[in-house]
Amino acid sequence: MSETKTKVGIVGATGYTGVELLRLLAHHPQVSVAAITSRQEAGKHIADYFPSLRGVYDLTFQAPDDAQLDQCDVVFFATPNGVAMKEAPALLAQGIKVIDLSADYRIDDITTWQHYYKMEHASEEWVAKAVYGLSEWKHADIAQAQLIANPGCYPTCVGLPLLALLQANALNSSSHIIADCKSGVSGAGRKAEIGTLFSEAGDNFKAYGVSGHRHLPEIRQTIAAFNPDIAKKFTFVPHLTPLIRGMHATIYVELNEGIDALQVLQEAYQDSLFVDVMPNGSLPETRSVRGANICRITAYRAPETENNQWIILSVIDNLVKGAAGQAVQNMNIMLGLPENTALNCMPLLP
Ligand SMILES: NC(=O)C1=CN([C@@H]2O[C@H](COP(=O)(O)OP(=O)(O)OC[C@H]3O[C@@H](n4cnc5c(N)ncnc54)[C@H](OP(=O)(O)O)[C@@H]3O)[C@@H](O)[C@H]2O)C=CC1
Ligand SMILES: CC(=O)N[C@@H](CCC(=O)OP(=O)(O)O)C(=O)O
Repeated sequence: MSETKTKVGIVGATGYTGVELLRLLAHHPQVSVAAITSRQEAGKHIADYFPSLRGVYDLTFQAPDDAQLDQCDVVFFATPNGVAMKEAPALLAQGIKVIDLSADYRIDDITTWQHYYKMEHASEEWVAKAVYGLSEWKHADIAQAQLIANPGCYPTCVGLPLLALLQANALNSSSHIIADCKSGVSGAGRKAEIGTLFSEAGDNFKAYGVSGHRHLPEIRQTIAAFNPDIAKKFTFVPHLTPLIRGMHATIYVELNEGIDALQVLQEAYQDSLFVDVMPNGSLPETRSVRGANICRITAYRAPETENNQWIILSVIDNLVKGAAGQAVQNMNIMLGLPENTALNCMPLLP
């Protein structure tokens, strides 16, 4: 039966999101991983690099130019920003489906993208054709897409609850949205950086990107699709926490009188496979989603406030629903497969 399987390539398979794709796709009955790339580990067998995958795959890392990615049906780019915009167009021209986990195709406005990413864009023509793959909100577009711009982790964690409120027209027009977010260090990737060393990030807590994080324009763009005025009144501050995986967003919003945020969220996601709206009084915690393609959300009416002020809590695993899991979910939608294929793994506790 293997000849009928979809052949998948992963560019950047030694990174954190790359190995997470490998972990998830190992359980995918309709997919065969055919090519994995790494420039630094080219020639090394996967089992020698990732003992966690011993006996699961018989594959060797190849340099991207040698990997025959053009023989694949779907190629994931799990590479730093700036790689897919140069390498994906040649594959797209051959009809291959591409899912880019980086930010290269996420921002419609090229000037804004170039400002935040500090490089020239190399394939602007594909930005217009890419579908922003926030799976729960773009299902029909994703199903028709050839190129998916997989959302960033913060934009997923913040966007899922906010879009439900925006769709319901729940936000007060004078509301200023504040998203106070925390990420584990794997969000920064596997590359060596002093800030993510154990002795720097462990037993420490700090904000970063306060003067303008790359995900600010991405979240603004998501909000603006529903309400351009509210998009201008949005503040986002990320923080680095000494977690390996996990992301937590605390979002402050003012809603129109009489609107119950929890009810809006429950209605929006009542049929969702991967967004769990928890009951009144719950506290979503990062370990309740660790390793799983789930976003857990709840909402509290802010105590002792005169206006209809709400506090929304949202958690994801940055590597799963925030990256590789959502990418596999998008691939399933593109291929017309059940959306949860290979994505039913439970969170890991403790
Ligand atoms: N980590 C996270 O939580 C999230 C990450 N993302 C995005 O996903 C992408 C991957 O992130 P992550 O896995 O954390 O990154 P890592 O730094 O962990 O891995 C990057 C991978 O890309 C390869 N690579 C680096 N440069 C190039 C290049 N020029 N050409 C081809 N391959 C290259 C690396 O291998 P080698 O150098 O050997 O080629 C490595 O396998 C990034 O764009 C990131 O912003 C999105 C959401 C969440
Ligand atoms: C902790 C940490 O450093 N997190 C990363 C998360 C960004 C990410 O991975 O998203 P992109 O795909 O948009 O690059 C950061 O803030 O840059």
